[in-house]
Amino acid sequence: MKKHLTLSGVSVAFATPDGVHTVLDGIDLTIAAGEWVVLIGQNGSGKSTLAKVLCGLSPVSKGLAECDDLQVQMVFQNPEAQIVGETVYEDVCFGMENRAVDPEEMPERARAALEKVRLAHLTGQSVTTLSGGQKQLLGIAGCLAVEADVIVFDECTAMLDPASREMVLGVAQELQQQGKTLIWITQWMEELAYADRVVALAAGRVAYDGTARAFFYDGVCAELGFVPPYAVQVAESLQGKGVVLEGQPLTPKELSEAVGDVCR
Ligand SMILES: Nc1ncnc2c1ncn2[C@@H]1O[C@H](COP(=O)(O)OP(=O)(O)OP(=O)(O)O)[C@@H](O)[C@H]1O
Repeated sequence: MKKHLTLSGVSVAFATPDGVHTVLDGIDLTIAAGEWVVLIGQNGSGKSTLAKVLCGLSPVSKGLAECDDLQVQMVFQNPEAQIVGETVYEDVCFGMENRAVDPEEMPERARAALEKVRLAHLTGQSVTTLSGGQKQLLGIAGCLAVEADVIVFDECTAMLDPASREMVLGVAQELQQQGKTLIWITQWMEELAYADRVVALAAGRVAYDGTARAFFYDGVCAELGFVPPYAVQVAESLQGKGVVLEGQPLTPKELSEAVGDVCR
């Protein structure tokens, strides 16, 4: 039977000098193993808090968070913050050491994890020599080495240049194809196109839960105060001028195909 991450009526509240601050307010959310869920929301809407709840890193004030024995790990926004080893190999072993993995198993697990994120050729290298994108890939390798089923990416492309973003997104796509569950927090609307499902948080609640296409083309995006990606803006502008495009394009490639079909 398929496993799930399930949040039932989850609330998280913090005591502050100004009183109780409710960050998550009765969240009901079920994520099936193998899904790629993008989590969006304005700054302070509770995305990281929700991610920490899913990873078991934040207690809940009310409700229940269940993970069906799924092992959930997180990759953080700042690649520097999550690197502890001096070499790529040492770093990827750190999580395994913390979980008391049999030392005899470690070299093979580290090799397999580094291979999956295309860093195997850098195994002995100092972590200081890695690019930002490679550091994020190393964070992902650490999750794989401890056999994470679910990887939460907390704005892990925010500090990366476009080429590194593409690299990390490419690896994430491969991981989903290999059966991993991805929870992808982002402010980049272009990245919604990769997901099976978009969950938007507003004022501590789920304000939208559905596909990226419906999010952009059914008016939800504007309602929640987000700016759609360029391809969607062009498609909507063309449609405003009476040019009807097939398929509600999300990416430049889909847009060019839809425009090509109209011109043919
Ligand atoms: N330990 C804490 N104590 C008090 N308030 C907290 C704590 N952790 C988070 N908060 C508050 O909860 C709110 C949501 O924070 P969170 O980091 O989950 O939001 P976010 O949507 O991830 O924001 P961003 O996009 O800026 O990263 C913020 O107002 C934050 O100040």
